[in-house]
Amino acid sequence: MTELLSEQDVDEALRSLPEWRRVDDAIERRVELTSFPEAIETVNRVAELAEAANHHPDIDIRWRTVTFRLSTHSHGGVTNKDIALAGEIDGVIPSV
Ligand SMILES: C[C@H](O)[C@H](O)[C@H]1CNC2=NC(N)=NC(=O)C2=N1
Repeated sequence: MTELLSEQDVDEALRSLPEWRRVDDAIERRVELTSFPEAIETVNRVAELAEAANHHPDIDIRWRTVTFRLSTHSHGGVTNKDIALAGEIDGVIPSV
């Protein structure tokens, strides 16, 4: 059963996701890539993960800067689905 997480729960979960931060009713990670093509490749990798999870981030792409924003739309806030996908996204971000 997917449950809405409290702000405290989110902050606790983010201790293991140091690249992410709570923003309003979502969690966000901003990534600086080395080029626009690399940004698009990264977004495509995330798209595969999202599709497999049936859970999709909002994605903002500005040249080499990509922001992933996760919340569970059906719950109006952050759930463990967002926390889990954030961890998967970390796994496909190129290390600088
Ligand atoms: C029917 C389908 O399972 C839902 O629309 C999924 C699709 N992807 C989703 N992604 C996100 N971020 N939140 C959702 O509530 C959600 N729901």
